Amino acid sequence: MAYRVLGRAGPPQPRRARRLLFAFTLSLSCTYLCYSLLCCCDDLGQSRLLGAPRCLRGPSAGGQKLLQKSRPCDLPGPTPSEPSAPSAPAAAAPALRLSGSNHSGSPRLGTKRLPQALIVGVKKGGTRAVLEFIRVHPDVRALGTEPHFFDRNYGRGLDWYRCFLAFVGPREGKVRRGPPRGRALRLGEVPRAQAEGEGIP
Ligand SMILES: Nc1ncnc2c1ncn2[C@@H]1O[C@H](COP(=O)(O)OS(=O)(=O)O)[C@@H](OP(=O)(O)O)[C@H]1O
Repeated sequence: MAYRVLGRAGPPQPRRARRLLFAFTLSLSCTYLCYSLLCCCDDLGQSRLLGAPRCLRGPSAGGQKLLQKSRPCDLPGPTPSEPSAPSAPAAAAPALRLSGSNHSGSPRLGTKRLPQALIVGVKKGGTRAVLEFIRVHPDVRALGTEPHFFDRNYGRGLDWYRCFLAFVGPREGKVRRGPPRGRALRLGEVPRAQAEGEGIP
């Protein structure tokens, strides 16, 4: 009797465990399938159909270190191993004047425009909070990560930078959060350039 009771209690446990394992594997597979389909659709919608280079998105590309090492687009230009940018203030004005002449993507779905606003602030100055407040607005498109374009990746050019930016419609602006352009601000070069109509955002 005792054997029968034990015998009946024993075998169902592995079976139940197998069922649970099977259900878990199945749900994991379904989740992965949905995720893959969604990502695929997103890529098709934003890059391939538009003929734009495929971009690595900041956080999903493995964080900022990877972001700085990787080339976000398949574009001609310096590779990550090449020496880094010339100093931003010296080269900023001529490069930024190109902003209107090099749009990629389809006007129907929006274009990748350079930022219309930059949030500048010292480290721990609360720039993330400012960004989060501003991006609540439905017409604002903002990067979630910092591309460090002006201080570390300037030599990679505007196309590299633009690749990280979202497609925006004609009415939408977008805000990028990044480190302060400390040297430029200390020397007063940015206000002077703006006053002289250099077009620095
Ligand atoms: N409104 C307001 N008042 C006071 N303090 C504030 C405010 N908003 C953000 N914070 C604090 O700012 C810190 C984050 O700053 P940043 O977003 O510039 O961070 S970072 O430098 O890019 O890492 C971060 O500080 P720590 O928590 O000490 O890291 C935030 O708590």
